[in-house]
Amino acid sequence: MAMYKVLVMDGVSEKGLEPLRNESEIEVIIGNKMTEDELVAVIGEYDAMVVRSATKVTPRVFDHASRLKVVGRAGVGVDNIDLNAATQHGVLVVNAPDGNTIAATEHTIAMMLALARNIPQAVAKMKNGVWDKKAFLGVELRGKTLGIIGLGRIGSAVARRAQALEMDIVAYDPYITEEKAESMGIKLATLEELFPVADFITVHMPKTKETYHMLDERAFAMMKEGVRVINCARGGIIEEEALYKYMKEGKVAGAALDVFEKEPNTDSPLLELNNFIATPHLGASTAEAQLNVAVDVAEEIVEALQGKVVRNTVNIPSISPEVMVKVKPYLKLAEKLGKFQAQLVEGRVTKLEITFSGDLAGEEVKPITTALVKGFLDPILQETVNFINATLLAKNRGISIAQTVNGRANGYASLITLKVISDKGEKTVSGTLFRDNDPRIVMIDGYRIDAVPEGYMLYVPHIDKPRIIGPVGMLFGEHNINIAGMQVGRKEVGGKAIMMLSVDAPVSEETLKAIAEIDGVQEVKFVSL
Ligand SMILES: NC(=O)c1ccc[n+]([C@@H]2O[C@H](COP(=O)([O-])OP(=O)(O)OC[C@H]3O[C@@H](n4cnc5c(N)ncnc54)[C@H](O)[C@@H]3O)[C@@H](O)[C@H]2O)c1
Ligand SMILES: O=C(O)[C@H](O)COP(=O)(O)O
Repeated sequence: MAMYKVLVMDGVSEKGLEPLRNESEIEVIIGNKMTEDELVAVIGEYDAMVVRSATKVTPRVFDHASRLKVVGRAGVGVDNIDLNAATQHGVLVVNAPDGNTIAATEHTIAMMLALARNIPQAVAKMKNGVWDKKAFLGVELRGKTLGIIGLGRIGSAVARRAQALEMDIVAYDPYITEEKAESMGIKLATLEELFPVADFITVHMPKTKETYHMLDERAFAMMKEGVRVINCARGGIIEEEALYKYMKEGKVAGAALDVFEKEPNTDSPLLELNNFIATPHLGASTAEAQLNVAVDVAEEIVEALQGKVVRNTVNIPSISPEVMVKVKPYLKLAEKLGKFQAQLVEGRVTKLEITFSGDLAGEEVKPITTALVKGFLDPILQETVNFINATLLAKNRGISIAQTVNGRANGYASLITLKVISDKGEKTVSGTLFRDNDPRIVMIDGYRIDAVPEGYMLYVPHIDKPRIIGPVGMLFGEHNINIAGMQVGRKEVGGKAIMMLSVDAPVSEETLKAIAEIDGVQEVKFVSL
């Protein structure tokens, strides 16, 4: 009797599924193309799922995936999988980042050669019965400068091949070191240096907030006359409207896209242009690559379901399902605590001190720390913060992270405490789970409270005296904001106290200022969780 059901979508190589089929406790079900509603209707039956880029694994899908433990991406890009929702539901996401590198690299080189020699256009004419030798004067690659943006697995493999074609390489990648680039014989440049000198530009980064429309109007304006551009990475890195404009006016001599912002895509205006060539997201479509990625991801799913340490985890540091079951309920609490503190603290933050107490003291708490750091950085940074880059981003910003465990939990079954230290002081907030999965903030700077970390909240430290709570309530009434909950904590009568309010709508600067002016109120902070 199979214990686990695995849904395989998007035409993943059948031969590559052998590692799954070899396990008697695993049943493999091949799914046909489904709408989100259709997937939502069936996903509750499955323990694991394998996808390529076509199936969108949305927050709604995760909401209905009560048994799902792991999603495997047979390929690299995971932008079709909502990683936040996966993590919040404690679902591991794994990918197969190495298996299709060569396929995507060779496709890029093929696109560059096809662009240089007009091969697709010449083939199309011949098939239409025209022998047109004059129309297709090409250019050579030797001696030309190739601008590579993103020097990871594919970018660096493209560089090696372009060097063999005697091209000069100029590359931009803010996340690799000069030494690494030098070891490939490449000098790193800024985008402002790369755009004006490159004869060909190829992009090889993931699609992120930073890379979205990186090649926009401004970028094209900086490029060399007659530049040719290639995107075999992700649709959206090149702004298609800007590309169209610069191709139409002749500055861009040719473009090759394997990927589009909207896919599938057969009605892009770019397709009307003679010097534009395209393939329907074929970068990874070789027999070898498809077998490689399917085998990798199938093996990873077996590892995940059998509770082993898994390779290539995308959203959570490699962690066994047994540990996951224990830490999963705390991930949401930790993220909220981090987010809450980021909005309370003042000054330049230098350190996050995280203490795990009670039942958590004996557990593998690293994923919880990561969730907390991610939550803390989310409101502060423009860029995408995820479980992979959170700790690194903190380090890059000079924020050190200390993690300690402590058996005593102040009467709670378990407690997570985050002390944030900045150049203006420190603030300590603790949270716990009620009834195992109900997050609460239970302590702020030593004041006991009981607040649900959700929606819009106000933190109001004040002097414990009459005529504070009433005027605050009146003010909200006057501004037509409903108070959903209120908590007050104090240490001694007449001393300092804190008030936590939950409100149903965002609070304007004007209202916050009016609260701050109430006699006895020391500070007001609005927090959105
Ligand atoms: N067309 C296809 O079928 C196909 C096939 C495989 C991979 N891909 C895509 O190709 C891309 C690259 O894949 P990979 O395996 O080389 O990934 P990788 O993670 O090895 O490399 C990505 C590189 O991009 C760099 N980068 C990140 N943000 C950047 C930024 N803002 N500016 C410049 N560089 C930045 C990273 O530092 C890294 O070196 C991904 O988007 C992947 O999804 C497409
Ligand atoms: O990110 C990837 O691995 C490639 O874009 C391949 O996508 P595909 O598996 O849908 O062809």
